[in-house]
Amino acid sequence: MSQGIKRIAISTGGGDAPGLNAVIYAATLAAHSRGWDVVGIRDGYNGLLLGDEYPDGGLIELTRNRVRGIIHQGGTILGSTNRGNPIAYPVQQPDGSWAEQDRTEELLGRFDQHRIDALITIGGDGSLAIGHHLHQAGLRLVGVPKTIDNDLECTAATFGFDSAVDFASECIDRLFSTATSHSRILVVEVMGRYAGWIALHAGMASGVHAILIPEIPYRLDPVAALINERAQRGSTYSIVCVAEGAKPVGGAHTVAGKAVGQAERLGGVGAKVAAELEALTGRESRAVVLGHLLRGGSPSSVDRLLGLRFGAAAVRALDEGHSGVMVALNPPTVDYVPLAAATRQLKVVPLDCDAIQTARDLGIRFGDE
Ligand SMILES: Nc1ncnc2c1ncn2[C@@H]1O[C@H](COP(=O)(O)OP(=O)(O)OP(=O)(O)O)[C@@H](O)[C@H]1O
Ligand SMILES: O=P(O)(O)OC[C@H]1O[C@](O)(CO)[C@@H](O)[C@@H]1O
Ligand SMILES: [Mg+2]
Repeated sequence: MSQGIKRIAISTGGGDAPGLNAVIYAATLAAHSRGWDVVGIRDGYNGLLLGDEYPDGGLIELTRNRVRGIIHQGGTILGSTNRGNPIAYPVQQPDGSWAEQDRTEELLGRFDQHRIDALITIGGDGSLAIGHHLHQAGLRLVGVPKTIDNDLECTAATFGFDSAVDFASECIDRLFSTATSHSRILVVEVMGRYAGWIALHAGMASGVHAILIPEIPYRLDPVAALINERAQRGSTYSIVCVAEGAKPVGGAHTVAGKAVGQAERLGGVGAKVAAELEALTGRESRAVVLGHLLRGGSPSSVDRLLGLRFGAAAVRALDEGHSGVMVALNPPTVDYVPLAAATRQLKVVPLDCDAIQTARDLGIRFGDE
């Protein structure tokens, strides 16, 4: 069964995540073993839409030599983008303003022009929603779930999350020693968009005292009360882990910026929380933003293995005639789910989950007490 496939393309979209190169490696080798050629599209779909702008061409032939030794490398050898979504492409108007334009037909034409029979699109909710749209418009395609945010439905895990949590925990461990030495409150802001997975897991793993996540709008009085109680007991430092999407009761998440054709950028809530806790407790506070450090660097072995399994499964899915599906971890196996289901809504932290209950049992505050 090769479904008439001779040549496939791979694209990586959205924010990079540790493990992307493992997917590219496995998908390339699994495709070669079926006699298929593989090309990588540079920077999302830009290599196809803006091919002339690349001195070496917008497509990269993915030979065995090209993918050798990349499993452990961070980032993506293809490049990625979270700007210029092809179905809402920003185009400047004669009056200088920006409007969004649908470039689907043009993009599909480029796939034909380059004799690409099918696409493996590796991305988060945004890239996979684009993938779903392209599939509906006629492109043969399989999605692979990637994101450090862990906010994709229908899969037990996305690669990138484990590496991000690991590194965030390591950073928070370091903050403990400086917070203790200076008797300070340290507020650490982590990525995650509208879901609190990274803050919850990294915060718990490193034993912080309060965790603020978008799923539980916060008030700071109970957090300040805990900090004061701790100080009375002789623990004159406290660590608070804040998800970038956290919001106060009755308020909104903190937006760092929004431009046409781009998702809004979150950031800044950590500094606000630190200032308010300083005012409420009279104790010196500092805010640290871990930001893109969580996306960089080498993938954990968990993410490498997940990436390899997803990459090979995506090729098997195409070989078996599937299209419009996402490969998904369904322990102990990897299976396929419709892209429509996977992109219907974000996977946020369920309030009754075991991790939240455990954190509450440990005395960690969420700001809703
Ligand atoms: N190939 C692409 N070309 C242009 N924009 C893209 C592409 N893929 C995704 N985007 C845009 O990037 C944003 C995020 O994409 P996605 O949800 O797939 O990634 P993510 O892993 O959640 O990372 P992030 O949150 O960094 O942006 C979305 O707004 C999406 O429209
Ligand atoms: O690379 P950018 O545009 O700053 O995107 C940041 C966003 O991407 C992510 O790192 C991954 O989705 C989010 O956690 C974060 O909000
Ligand atoms: Mg996303």
